[in-house]
Amino acid sequence: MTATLMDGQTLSRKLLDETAERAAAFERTQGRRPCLATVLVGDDPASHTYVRMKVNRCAAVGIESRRVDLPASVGTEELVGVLRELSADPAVDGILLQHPVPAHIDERAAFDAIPADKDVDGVTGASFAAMAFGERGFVSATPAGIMRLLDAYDVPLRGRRAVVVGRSAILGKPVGMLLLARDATVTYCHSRTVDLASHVAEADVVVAAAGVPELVRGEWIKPGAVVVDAGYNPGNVGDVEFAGAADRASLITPVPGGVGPMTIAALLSQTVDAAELHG
Ligand SMILES: Nc1nc2c(c(=O)[nH]1)N[C@@H](CN(C=O)c1ccc(C(=O)N[C@@H](CCC(=O)O)C(=O)O)cc1)CN2
Repeated sequence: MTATLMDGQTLSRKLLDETAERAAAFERTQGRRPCLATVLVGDDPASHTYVRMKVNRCAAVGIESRRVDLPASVGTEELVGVLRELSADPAVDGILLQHPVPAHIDERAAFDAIPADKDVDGVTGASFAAMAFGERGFVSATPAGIMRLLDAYDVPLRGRRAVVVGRSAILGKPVGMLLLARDATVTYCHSRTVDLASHVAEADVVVAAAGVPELVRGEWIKPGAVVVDAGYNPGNVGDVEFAGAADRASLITPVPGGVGPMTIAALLSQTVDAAELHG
């Protein structure tokens, strides 16, 4: 392996430490803790794990969490009602709706029931638009974590070719917009892309966010490229074939220990941002 690992575990600890200090300062001045409400629908074991991780990290940094678990049978209207109640509650600073929700629910309608000032996970259309226009707002948590990682490792972006593999609303699309805002030349690839290998081979920065285990083959990576693996597939397998890619890349994120921990750290940091706004 020739690549240097981009250590999201260590970097996330630093961000969590900073967040803990800010949460403590907030509590001293406001007499309450910042509060994150988590909303989880259904029984997906991975989603339960991620929400548990978020709730545990909240406790570790001094953020109160309010956990709402709903059965898979809940409908869009009922879910939107729960989100509206949390939105109206002045004790709640941030709201997280764990993705994915069961297929019968209109996930976009549910996300968009979260008001911009509580959208600490950056999933609403309003937050996306603010990000696209370079306005203030909360950024989708995984893309925010990825940008922090790239900056911590001084990855140059201006004029560089970035290939984003994946186009989901909370990951692929926003991370491409953030790279564009930093003057990278961005190409989005997806399931209908013809000859994915040739696109990846051109990239100075590859962000793999397709949700397909080891979709991006090591031999496609341009020597010296930076590889960010945002895949979170069962068994902690990323979207990049790690061993092959690490032999060609200059920098690469591991799975686990790369993007995942940064996602949660970014979410909690934005929760304290929201609390500071609310006072
Ligand atoms: N509303 C959201 N839903 C989802 C998001 C999101 O950002 N907002 N992202 C993913 C899942 N996710 C957080 O929700 C997430 C996935 C993985 C990790 C993580 O830290 N993984 C560890 C390994 C964990 C383990 O050992 O089991 C790692 O990569 O080191 C954090 C968050 C989908 N849904």
